[in-house]
Amino acid sequence: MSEGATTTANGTAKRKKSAPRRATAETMAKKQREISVSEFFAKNRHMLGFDNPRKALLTTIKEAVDNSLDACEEAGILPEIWVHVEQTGESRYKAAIQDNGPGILKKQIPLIFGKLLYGSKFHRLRMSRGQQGIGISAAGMYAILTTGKPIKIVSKTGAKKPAHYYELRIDTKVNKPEILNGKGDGEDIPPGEKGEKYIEDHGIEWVTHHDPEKPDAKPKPIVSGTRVTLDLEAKYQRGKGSVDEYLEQTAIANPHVTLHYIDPSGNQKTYHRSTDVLPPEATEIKPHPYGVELGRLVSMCKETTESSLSGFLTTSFSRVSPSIAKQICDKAKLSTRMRVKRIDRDHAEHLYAAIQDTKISNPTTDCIVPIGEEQLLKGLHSVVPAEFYAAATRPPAVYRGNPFQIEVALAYGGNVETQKITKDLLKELLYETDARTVRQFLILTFNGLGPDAADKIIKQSKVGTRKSPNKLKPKEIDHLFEAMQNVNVNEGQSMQVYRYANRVPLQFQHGDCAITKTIAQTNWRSYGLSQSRGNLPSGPVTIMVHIASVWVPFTNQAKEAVASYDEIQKEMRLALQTVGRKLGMFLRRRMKVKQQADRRSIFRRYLGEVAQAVSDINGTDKEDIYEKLLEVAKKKTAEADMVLDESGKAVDPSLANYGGGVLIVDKDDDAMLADMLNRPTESETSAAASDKPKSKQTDLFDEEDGDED
Ligand SMILES: Nc1ncnc2c1ncn2[C@@H]1O[C@H](COP(=O)(O)OP(=O)(O)OP(=O)(O)O)[C@@H](O)[C@H]1O
Repeated sequence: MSEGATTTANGTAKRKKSAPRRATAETMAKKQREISVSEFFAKNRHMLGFDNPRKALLTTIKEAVDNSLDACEEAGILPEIWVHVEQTGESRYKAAIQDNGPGILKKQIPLIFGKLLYGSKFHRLRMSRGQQGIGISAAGMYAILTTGKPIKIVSKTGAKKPAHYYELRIDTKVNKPEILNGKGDGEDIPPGEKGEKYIEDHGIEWVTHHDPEKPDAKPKPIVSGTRVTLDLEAKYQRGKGSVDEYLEQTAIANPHVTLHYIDPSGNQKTYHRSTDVLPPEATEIKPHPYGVELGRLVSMCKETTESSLSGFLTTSFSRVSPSIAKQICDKAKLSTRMRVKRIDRDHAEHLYAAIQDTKISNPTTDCIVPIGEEQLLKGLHSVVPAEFYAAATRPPAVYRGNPFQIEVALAYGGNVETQKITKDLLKELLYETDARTVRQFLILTFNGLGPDAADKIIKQSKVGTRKSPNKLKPKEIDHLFEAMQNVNVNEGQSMQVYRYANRVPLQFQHGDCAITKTIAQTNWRSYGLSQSRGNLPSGPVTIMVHIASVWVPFTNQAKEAVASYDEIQKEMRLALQTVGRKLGMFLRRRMKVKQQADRRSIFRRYLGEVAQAVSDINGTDKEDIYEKLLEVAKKKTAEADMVLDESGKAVDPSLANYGGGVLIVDKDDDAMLADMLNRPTESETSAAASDKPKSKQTDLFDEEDGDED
């Protein structure tokens, strides 16, 4: 009950005459006003991926790199991107991203970088990384809010054209750009050498030349592109969810990009493109009638320039021919010639129901461009060292009228991340981490390392579980490093999941994402992996799932997780099952090869004795018997000789056929085969040798070596 009120006998509240009302409609009206979109997102920055300084750095770079890739692909240019992250203060960083894309027109620059919800991709149905028109301006707004420094942009649209240089800030009250340099007009930089001098004199950052592809080649000048530089409050930290991880994963899914990266310690890394072929251009489509909701249908009727209903239906939607339009109109009991402007809510409702009731073919699918099985295998192989790779690209499907396509690639085997790092890097990671305990550090830093594996490492290293990672003594770091190299964590390792949407890696909100959920719901036990119900399977497996669509249904504006539409999850499940079956086949074969090799080594061990005994009983030639018995043993254990070619097929195709989309890699040239064939140990070999009739010993060894290789 509010202050200034009393209670009557029947319990109802009665206001005291003297007490003033706390608020009236009039006083409230004085405070009611429009909220600008930038004010809203400045308060709700977490919705856009700026919830903490570490994520803010990643989101900023991600937004700029995604834009660069989109712009280059749209312009048909093979992308080359430069990313430079510099530490400028204890919690301040400068992030610069430059591309060799088409550049941006002068008058567009302030709007693109200084106004939220301004872009070229929102109103079209075409596969691209960006879709909402908020990404880079939100990064700029975050930067200005946290450091007060303007966003700097250089953009150039051609060799002979001037470049434009802007220093901007966003006026969040009105969601408008404010230009700070060139007396509010930006600066024009002339082309050629004059421009290069201007850039140098004014301290403007701009990479002027491509890196030479060959050591003695002359570097070529960059004729067009865009560079954006932002000063922001941030935290740089390697490991899961880091800038480094994002760039590496971007390189996997975009084999046509060359990416130069300088990290805050000055380390330079270049991911060179592995193909000179750009992905095919995705075409733009009109909305499919099944995907349009009633409210949208009403506004489309208002916006159209067509006069007849039939004309509106055929020009506004994909897959609606005049005859389909007639069927829809007939079912809605409306004339095909009815004027669209006369369509009211009732008409629209009938029209909407008629659309759902009419058979309309699925949208065309040339609007989506999958990565493709071959590129997926190449990409994963280049970054994840493993023994077995499988990939599957599903045919396109449709959710809410939007075409989409699912792809999955899987890598099995290889070293875990804990074994891939150097001691110096471990020291740096321990120093950088926020984790409170070593256990937490291990789980948070190394992808796929589960709590069980972390416990095993800690146990072996004898570093206490509650020890703070920043406080480890040099000796303890040595022990931890040693344990990380030696402990077999394959079993305690959980599947490492790489999620992608339109070739962009998704790094946060794993649990909320349809990709993670579908993987956990898939029964991996039937493919030879261990898995507890509803969890990700364990083992040395990396899986990559890609959804390509004209409109990816993200769960939030930060584009971190894919929403769980039934149609999408079904396609994911089918793709996961395809690679799962191939993995199952590989693991079963491997097991069989191993079993047969075990049997053969047992046979070998006793063949000499058996041959001798038979010869003693019936007087036949013991060498002859040994030869024959060996022949039989080899036949019976033929699978131990199975050799797989690099596409994963058995050299004798009757033994294994994975049906394509598979890559099998020899570990250290032939160490994997040695593993698979379970080459007899030295003691087994010498035991077998001593059992053989002496005169045949050398020949037999030669022959066996030949067999096993
Ligand atoms: N490096 C660039 N080169 C050319 N055009 C660019 C570049 N960066 C941005 N743009 C243009 O600016 C627009 C706005 O970019 P922004 O990142 O704000 O949104 P978006 O990419 O359209 O969508 P999203 O918010 O989903 O990222 C883009 O649609 C594109 O037209």
